[in-house]
Amino acid sequence: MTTQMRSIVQNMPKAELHIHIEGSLEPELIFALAQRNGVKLAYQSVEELRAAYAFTNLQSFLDIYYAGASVLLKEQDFYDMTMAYLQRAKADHVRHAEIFFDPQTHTARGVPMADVINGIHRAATEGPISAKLILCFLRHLSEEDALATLEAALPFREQFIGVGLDSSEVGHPPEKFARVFARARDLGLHLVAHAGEEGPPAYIETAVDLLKVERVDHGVRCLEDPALTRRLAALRMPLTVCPLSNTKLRVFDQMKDHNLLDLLDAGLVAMVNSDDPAYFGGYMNDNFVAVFDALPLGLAHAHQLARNSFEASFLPAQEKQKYLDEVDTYFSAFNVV
Ligand SMILES: Nc1ncnc2[nH]cnc12
Ligand SMILES: [Zn+2]
Repeated sequence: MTTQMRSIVQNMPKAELHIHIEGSLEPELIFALAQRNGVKLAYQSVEELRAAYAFTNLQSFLDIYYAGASVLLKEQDFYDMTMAYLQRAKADHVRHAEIFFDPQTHTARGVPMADVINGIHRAATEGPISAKLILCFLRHLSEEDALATLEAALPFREQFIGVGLDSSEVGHPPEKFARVFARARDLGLHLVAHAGEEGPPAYIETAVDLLKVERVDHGVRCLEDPALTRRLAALRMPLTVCPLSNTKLRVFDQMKDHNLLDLLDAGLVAMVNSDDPAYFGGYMNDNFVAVFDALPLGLAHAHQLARNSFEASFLPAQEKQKYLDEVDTYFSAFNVV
């Protein structure tokens, strides 16, 4: 990528729609919170912890990600983690973020739901960019646990805009969560789910048809099913793609093998996100630089990716249009609208 393209993608206005807030917890903050809360870690130093970030698949990452999250105990811990992410995202010209959080990871350790949601939400309200919250259910746990989690979160209904589905994908298909998604839908919540990251295209189909999701998180394996790909394009179903995550978790061996360009060429509403930036080697702009360096992506693709990120957001129509106009104005300086 030329230095000019690099600067264009770094400085362009963008939205982040796939960020697990617990995945933004940097090793330095993990150690600081462990000390503040008297939590004993299995690693002696920041360097030793970072050295353990050598993943072979999704599960090998999740094991260490849940261990890292064990230092989060107090409302202030959730606030500090979220504020650090929002400040970092602002530096990458992220205008708006829709942030996943995993309450079951914390309530199972005895942390009150109120502290989890209030801490993250307080930072989202006070932070330097626009931010909304999406409560995710852990799919390796039961649907009953997810239903109980949703009920426990209802006193805080106004503090999150949607629900999602994450954690170990294979063996935990979307249909396992049909009832809790129906309940969330009745409550007027937005619906998203991880599907087609490691799981097959059939999981994308059931996420759309049975869970009635409005976005698919990852979804990169859809290209294995051409009929499904055509359908997702016709539906303008967004795919929240995470390039560095996909290479770190071996969904693709190398960035040059990533299918982001093929997804865009198929007419899909794909965009770039960071997933778990503290674990996968970078935030938004690191993802843009990595994928633009490896694939023949140009100015028109950058423009499309920025537009897609706002189009796929759950912002109210007027705000969405304001950001889309900002993107178009930004790119008009380079003669591509
Ligand atoms: N990439 C990912 N896939 C599934 N669950 C996750 N939780 C955090 N990151 C995840
Ligand atoms: Zn994810």
